[in-house]
Amino acid sequence: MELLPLLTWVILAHAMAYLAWTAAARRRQSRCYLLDYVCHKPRDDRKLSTETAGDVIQRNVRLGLTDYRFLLRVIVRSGIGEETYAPRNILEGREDTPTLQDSLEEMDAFFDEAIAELFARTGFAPIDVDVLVFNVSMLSPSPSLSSQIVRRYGLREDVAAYNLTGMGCSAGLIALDLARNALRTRPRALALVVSSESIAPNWYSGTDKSMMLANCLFRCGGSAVLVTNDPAHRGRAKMELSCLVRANIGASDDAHACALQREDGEGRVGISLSKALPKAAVRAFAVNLRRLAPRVLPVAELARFTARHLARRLFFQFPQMQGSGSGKQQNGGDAAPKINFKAGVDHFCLHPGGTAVIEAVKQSLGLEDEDVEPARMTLHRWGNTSASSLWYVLSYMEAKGRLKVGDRVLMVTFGSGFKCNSCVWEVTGDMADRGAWADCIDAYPPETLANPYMDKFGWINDVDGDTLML
Ligand SMILES: CC(C)(COP(=O)(O)OP(=O)(O)OC[C@H]1O[C@@H](n2cnc3c(N)ncnc32)[C@H](O)[C@@H]1OP(=O)(O)O)[C@@H](O)C(=O)NCCC(=O)NCCSC(=O)CC(=O)O
Repeated sequence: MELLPLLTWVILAHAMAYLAWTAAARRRQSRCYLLDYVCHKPRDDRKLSTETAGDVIQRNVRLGLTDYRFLLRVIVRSGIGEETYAPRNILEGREDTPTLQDSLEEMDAFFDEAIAELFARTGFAPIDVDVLVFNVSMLSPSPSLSSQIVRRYGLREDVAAYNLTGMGCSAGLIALDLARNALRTRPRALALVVSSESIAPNWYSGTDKSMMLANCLFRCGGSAVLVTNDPAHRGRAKMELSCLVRANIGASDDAHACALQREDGEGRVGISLSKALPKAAVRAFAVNLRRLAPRVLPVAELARFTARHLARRLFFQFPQMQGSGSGKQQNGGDAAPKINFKAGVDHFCLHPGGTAVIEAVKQSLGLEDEDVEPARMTLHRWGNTSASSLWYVLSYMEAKGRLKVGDRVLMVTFGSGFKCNSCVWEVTGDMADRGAWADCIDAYPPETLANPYMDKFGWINDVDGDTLML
């Protein structure tokens, strides 16, 4: 062969090999394996019992009988049990006068216990961490809390540290998304993703109902998660991330306003949760699912759904085709066809934002009680711990021994904005840790989720008049 064509072939072959190698390396780097996670279990002396919660309410001199009745109704229906955790300043009667130190101590207790446990369990050392993403919505000190973690654990000088605030309960998956993207630019790297919420400085002591609601739902908690793109660790990973989808419908005024930090009429700051929140959650969920479904569902289910959807539109356009009323019933009446997510997902790890939020998602996905049991039990045991909640839900499934190799887990989170973020994991390894649920998982689900508030304070509803002297 002549030299020139030979050289051309060699160069072409070399270029092709290089391109194939780069593409394979890029694919490897875009993998995201969950090595392990820890959900924070605060000390027992931080449990917020019914009596203590009653004391907190009674010492608020602004509240009247109608406020007590409202709080009683909401806490009874909230789905929250007696074992959730509060920060020390509230337990010590200082919810109205929190100090910066109170806020930092709440975070420190979480950092000291959960992150240390994660390193101990996985065998990784703080100096192995290449990327740190920390998120907490309602606290933003300087230096940032991610810097506090760098200092507390002595992370490397070249660690890429990020600090997300103000992003609400769905920020747990935003933090994961950020970590995954940061890993893509680093071969064989390790990311620590830490999520929590700051309760200590955010107790609302006014009388606006939509702001009082937050006191009933939000409780202390936090999660620390280790992920990597290093294929060498695939064998020891618990799960591999299949896809992650984000949706933000904040351009709509009512969606933007449904979870909002604001001042009430008397200038007291709190988080206002509007009655429209569950509906906004369903809307954001629908937007999210439109992009998620094609990535996780089999073609047959997508084809079935599309056919039924088109048929329904056709029937609406040409009502004479519907025939008699019985024919309409045979076609499922006027109900919109539901996509069957169970065709591509085995477990539903839903944000336990509140009973109404869980119920709204259950209805819109056509799920069974069993599917939402992990979210309901998490709400009962831990309350709404904001961005870390979904890891408690996952931990419930794991502690119950429900997660088997090959299973697909859908995580769905909602948060102020209004945002719905979701992702799908595939279980790749052994998942048998009881984690934060270790001492109580056998008691779940309990026979009843009723909490003792009605037994203890139900007499309030029998009091005549509008005032009550305590
Ligand atoms: C609060 C509930 C437990 C109450 O349950 P019920 O079954 O009793 O429902 P209900 O609708 O009859 O409400 C009981 C009473 O509370 C009032 N009520 C209900 N929701 C209210 C709200 N948002 N603001 C003001 N009042 C409200 C009702 O008018 C009624 O009062 P009356 O009897 O006087 O008419 C439930 O509605 C719920 O779970 N809501 C969703 C909570 C939520 O928003 N979670 C998201 C947290 S934010 C989050 O997780 C993400 C983030 O922040 O980023």
